[in-house]
Amino acid sequence: MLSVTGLAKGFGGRPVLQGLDLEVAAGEVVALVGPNGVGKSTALRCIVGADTPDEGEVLLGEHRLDTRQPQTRRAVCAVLGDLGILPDLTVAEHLDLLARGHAVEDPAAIVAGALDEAQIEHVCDQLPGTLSSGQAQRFALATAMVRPWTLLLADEPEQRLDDAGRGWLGDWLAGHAAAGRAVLVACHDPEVVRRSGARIVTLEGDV
Ligand SMILES: Nc1ncnc2c1ncn2[C@@H]1O[C@H](COP(=O)(O)OP(=O)(O)OP(=O)(O)O)[C@@H](O)[C@H]1O
Repeated sequence: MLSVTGLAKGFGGRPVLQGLDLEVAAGEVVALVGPNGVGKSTALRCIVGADTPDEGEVLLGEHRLDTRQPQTRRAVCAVLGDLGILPDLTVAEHLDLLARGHAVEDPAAIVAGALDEAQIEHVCDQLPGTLSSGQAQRFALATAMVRPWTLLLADEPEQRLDDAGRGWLGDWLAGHAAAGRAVLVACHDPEVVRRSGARIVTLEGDV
């Protein structure tokens, strides 16, 4: 489903990614692991087009992954920790907006299900800026529950989750893979990696 070839990216003349090759098939979770600063987030950002690679090719199926295309935006869900939050919309209103933007059937039911699954029902009328850090992370994950996708990219989705939350996260990722979707996740938590059944890709380089 996702095919990355020769991805290279540097900052200020300092190379970070130097020819990364990566495949993520439908039905699998791939975990990008490696030390702080090795380039996991940079790889995800370049793949999804949030950053421009210096070299390399990113294919979604047979075509270049291009988030200017509506069908690509529908297929690819990125949870990269840079949620574009509208400060005066509540958690529930954000999710509702997202569901409607993706023209899902019965958005109210989808949003209710996501609030329940992410366990943020009790804070659904709060503004995002008032959430605890773990609740904010659950809210970020809930954005992936109210819209269709076939490829999920998530940058350290385990961050700030409690033990139970990290266990749930691993199972949730595994469930999507079992349903035939593809997941690429940068992750520092071995337990999440294990529970998600991820294939591990280790990034190595100068950090
Ligand atoms: N916009 C930028 N300008 C300059 N350097 C950058 C920029 N973005 C990332 N870097 C550098 O690129 C390197 C890779 O960063 P990146 O965030 O991809 O690492 P990471 O593997 O995700 O790390 P972590 O595990 O800490 O999240 C780091 O040395 C970082 O400082």
